[in-house]
Order: sequence, then C-alpha cells, then structure tokens
Amino acid sequence: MGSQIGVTGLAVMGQNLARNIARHGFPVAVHNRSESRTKHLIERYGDEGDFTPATSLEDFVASLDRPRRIVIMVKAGGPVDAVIDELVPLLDKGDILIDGGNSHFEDTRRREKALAERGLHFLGTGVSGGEEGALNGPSIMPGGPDDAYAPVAEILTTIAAQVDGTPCAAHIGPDGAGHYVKMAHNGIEYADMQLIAEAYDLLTSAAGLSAPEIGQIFRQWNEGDLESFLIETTATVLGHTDAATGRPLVDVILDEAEQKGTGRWTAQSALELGVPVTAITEAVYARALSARKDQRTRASAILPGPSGGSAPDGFVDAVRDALYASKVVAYAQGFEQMRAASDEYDWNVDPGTLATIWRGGCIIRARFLDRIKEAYERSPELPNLLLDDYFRDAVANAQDAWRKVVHTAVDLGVPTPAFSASLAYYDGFRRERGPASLIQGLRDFFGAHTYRRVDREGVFHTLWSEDRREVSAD
Ligand SMILES: NC(=O)C1=CN([C@@H]2O[C@H](COP(=O)(O)OP(=O)(O)OC[C@H]3O[C@@H](n4cnc5c(N)ncnc54)[C@H](OP(=O)(O)O)[C@@H]3O)[C@@H](O)[C@H]2O)C=CC1
Ligand SMILES: O=C(CO)[C@H](O)[C@H](O)COP(=O)(O)O
Repeated sequence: MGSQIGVTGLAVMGQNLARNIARHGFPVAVHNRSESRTKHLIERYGDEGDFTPATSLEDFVASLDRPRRIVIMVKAGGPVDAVIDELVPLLDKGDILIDGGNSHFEDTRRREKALAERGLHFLGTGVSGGEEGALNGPSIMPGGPDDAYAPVAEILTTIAAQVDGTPCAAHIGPDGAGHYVKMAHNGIEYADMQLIAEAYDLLTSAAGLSAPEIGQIFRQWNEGDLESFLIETTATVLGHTDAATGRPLVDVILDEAEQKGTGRWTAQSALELGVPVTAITEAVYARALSARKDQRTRASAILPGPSGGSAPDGFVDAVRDALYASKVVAYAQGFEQMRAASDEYDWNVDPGTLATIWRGGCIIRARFLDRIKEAYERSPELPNLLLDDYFRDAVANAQDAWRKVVHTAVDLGVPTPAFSASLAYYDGFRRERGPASLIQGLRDFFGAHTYRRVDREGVFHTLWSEDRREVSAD
C-alpha cells in the first residue's frame, strides 16, 4: 500500500499541512523542489506519522495510491504552472491535483479546464490559518468538480479546524469558487487589519496611550463582541517588547505595509462586478500610501495639519463601538461581493457555509462569524448583512460613537480611511434617495447619456443645447 495523499512544496504551509495530515493517521508522501526542505521535515518531524519522502516527482507520484491525490503548496503564479507541467506526464486519468496556495481564481479556472481536457481533476483550494493553522487545523475552501472533491473530502474535513463538532472545510463550488472565496477572505482580512490599525492610531495619536496600554484595551475588547483571532493577536503584538531596545516592538517596526496581492485582487474583482467594497479597497490603498515612506517623510515636514485638540470623554469605548460597526460594514461588503461573483460565474456558493467554515482555523475567525451564520440561517437569500435584524441593531446602537470617532479623527487630522469609508457606505446605503440624480443630469447634459424618471417608465433626454425640451429616448 502506498501513501493516501502527497504534498509537494514544503515551505511553512506545505510542511505543516503534511504534518497535520500525518498526525491524523493518513500516510503522506512529501516532496520539495529543493531536497533540503524534505530532509528537514523528515529529520525533525518524521516520527509524527507515516511519511514517504521523495527526491524526485517521479518517485513521489509512484509512491501514491490511486487515484493519486496531490496537494501543490508552492508559491502562487508561475511556480504552480511549472509544477503542474512537470506532474501531468506522470499522472493517469482520474488523478486529483489540489492547489492549496493563494492562486488567482482566473488561473484556477484556466488550469481546471485544461486539466479536465486531459481527464485530470483539479481542486483550487483556499487554505487559511497561516503556519499555525496549517499544522493544527486550517479553514479549507476547495473548489472544483464534485467528482474531484469526493475522494479527498475525508482527509480535508479531518485535518481542518473543528468548531462545535463541525469541520471548517466544505466544498465551495465548481472551478474557481474555492480560490475566489479565499481571495475575498483575504480582502476582508485586509479591511479587518486596517480597521484595527486605525483604532490603534486613534488611541495613540488622539488619546495619547502607549502601545502596552492599547494592548491591554484590545485584550479587554477580546472578551466582548469583537472577540477574534486578529484582536487577540493585536493585544499580543502591542504588548511585546523589543529585546534590542526595550521599546514596544510595534514602535520599532518600519511603518510600510507589504502585500502579496490577494487584497488588491479582491478590490479589482469588486470593481469588475460593480460591488462597492469600500472598506477593503481603502485598506489596499492605505497599504499603498504606507509604502510611500520617502514622500510621506517629505510631506510631514511641509504639510500642516490641525493645531492641537484632544480626544473627547469616553473615547476608548467609542473607538471600540466604531470598530465593531465598521467591521460589520466590511464583512457585509465582502459577503455581497462573494454572492455577486457566485451569480456571475454560476457557482452557487452558499454564504452560510462560508460563515460556518470561517468560524475556526482562518485568520478572520471570530465570534462575529457565528452571528453571520445565524443571519444566513434566518434568511438564506439575504442580499446584505446590514438588512439583518441583528446587524441592523448592532450598527444602529454604535452609530453615535462611530460618528463621534470619525468626527474626532477629522478634527485632529488622524487618517481613518476605513472607518470613514464604512460610515459613508452606511449613510449611502440607508438613503432611499441620493444625489445620483444630479450625476445622471450632468451625464445627459454633456453626453446625451439619457436618464430615467421617478414618476414614469421610459428613458429620456433633455435637448440641452436646443430648446431644453424633454424627449423620449426609448
Ligand atoms: N504563508 C502563509 O501564511 C500562507 C500562505 N498561503 C499560500 O500557500 C502557498 C505556499 O506558501 P508558503 O508555504 O508561505 O511558501 P512560499 O509562498 O514562500 O513558496 C515557497 C515554496 O514554493 C516552492 N517553489 C517556488 N517556486 C517553485 C517552482 N518554480 N517549482 C517548484 N517549487 C517552487 C519552493 O520550493 P523551494 O524550497 O525549492 O524554493 C517552496 O517550497 C502560497 O501560495 C501562499 O500564498 C496561504 C495561506 C497562508
Ligand atoms: O493567505 C493568508 C492568510 O489567510 C496570508 O497570510 C496572506 O498571504 C497574507 O497576505 P498579505 O501578505 O498580502 O498581507
């Protein structure tokens, strides 16, 4: 008997996934382009389970039971194609390739189609949880044909995080669905982290608190509605002291946020779909602005801000409430985007399933996800989370604090792009009538783009450069 599954690509994610699989009793073959990683895994962790190391892809494939199940855990982009190209000649019809990296969903759609033509199955599979999650139970989002998922379902659901006895792994839908929702998960992760960073900035710049003091505040917040992996991690990072300087570590980390692309892809796809995901997009822009360190340094010397001012009473609690309300908006936007993509690509993705499998294992895991799951149980076709009673009340209860925080930020010159964009979205969303009528009027004036009326059916144009009569443009 051979190995039930193989993992190729043994950097942090692949190594830990392979260990997770082995620890659950599944014999696993392991391979990496550079042999040193395979050696390291076997030397260090070989006694954790039934590993079969291979130095060549030929030996790796030969060591697998049929249908062969192969997890590819390499750098996203060209390396995935390179590995697939090397593997394909070694495989037989019905074998299953599982790309567990952060691949772009359009690449996944292309790969799935090309491999299907050769009789091979391809599962574009989002895996979240970082290094620790991969080892102890990630959230797993496979996308691809039912036939491909069935033979790997047992392994994936077993190694995933478990919440209330439910695995944080589920078949998301066909072709690119799994990688799409992983991308959107990361987009929400960007928004979540940006909101946390803005809260930290407000408590530093407006309230004058130190990093360890703010860490304590986050620790308290983690006992309430905000309880989540990212809030808990924020408390830990803010409380950590740099050994070299004795200062809070966060004060000596360079303030330039890097990005690998999934947040940007989420915003790009949202633009294509016409879904307003303002919190996610502002988070991507905020990282881009942070990376312009040289320009910011020059600007800081010459561009004035407001002089003086301080945070009002009750500011810390207000920031907590504003953070929660903004987070609701960010998730509402992300979930609406996933629904729109599912409709566009005919994936039939169930948002309730996503809320269920993101309750554990992944980076955005949070108490909050239970509330989202319940909202979709109440109303599976819910178009926007803000229309659910629980979230409506949560945001309504927070709105005074939310406005106070954004107002204070503007007064004091503290940038809060995600807090502000979320509040503006909320105010735009709750308006039955907005100012887009004027935009339509302007478009009709300069480009004869026509408009519709509120009082009768049809399409109209005003003869602006003639006698300004309205004519039908149907
Ligand atoms: N790190 C994280 O927290 C998370 C990462 N991911 C995703 O999981 C995937 C793996 O991530 P991670 O473990 O961080 O590793 P990296 O993204 O750093 O990729 C390194 C791995 O890719 C292999 N590789 C690179 N180019 C090639 C190639 N041309 N042919 C064969 N192998 C190649 C490397 O092999 P070699 O050792 O020979 O260089 C190594 O095993 C990525 O898509 C990542 O985005 C998903 C969730 C979380
Ligand atoms: O997928 C992940 C977690 O779910 C990775 O941690 C992600 O790559 C982080 O993205 P970025 O480097 O762009 O911040």
